[in-house]
Amino acid sequence: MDEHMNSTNYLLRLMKYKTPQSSENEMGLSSHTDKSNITILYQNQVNGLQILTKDGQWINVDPTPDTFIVLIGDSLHAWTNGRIHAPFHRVMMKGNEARYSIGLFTIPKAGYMIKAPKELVDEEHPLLYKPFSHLEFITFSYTEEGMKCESALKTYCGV
Ligand SMILES: O=C(O)CCC(=O)C(=O)O
Ligand SMILES: [Fe+2]
Repeated sequence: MDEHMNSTNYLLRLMKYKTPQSSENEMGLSSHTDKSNITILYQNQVNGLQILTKDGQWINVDPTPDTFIVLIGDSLHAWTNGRIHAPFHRVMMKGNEARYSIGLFTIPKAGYMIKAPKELVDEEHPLLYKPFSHLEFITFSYTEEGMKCESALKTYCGV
């Protein structure tokens, strides 16, 4: 537990998505996976978050007012050797109200190496990602190559 607490930073971000300028659906935030371990989201009552299911359908998230949305990010996905799915998600805006959301991202500290424990690697679950420095992975994900590939994680350290 101490090792976990000492290895994690927290980032709190407030996001504003402007009122759409037309009656069409507008992209508020393009499709991505988070680079965090875990993301906790809270929104005002303007929906827009969509999650991509494993079979390729975009579904709308329609939370009740007191709901926090929890998403798994690439870092925990890699640490669990792919046992926990990190979903692609995006924000699509429609209607005549601005959307606000707050995200709390738990992020490994600089220098922290993400390495799946040996208990999670076996014949049925071969290692999916080589051990990697989280900071270097973030740096890669913002390069031209990292931004244009479908999965920065797989390109950066996929086995
Ligand atoms: O605003 C939202 O609901 C999603 C934000 C998000 O996906 C992100 O900041 O990574
Ligand atoms: Fe996200």
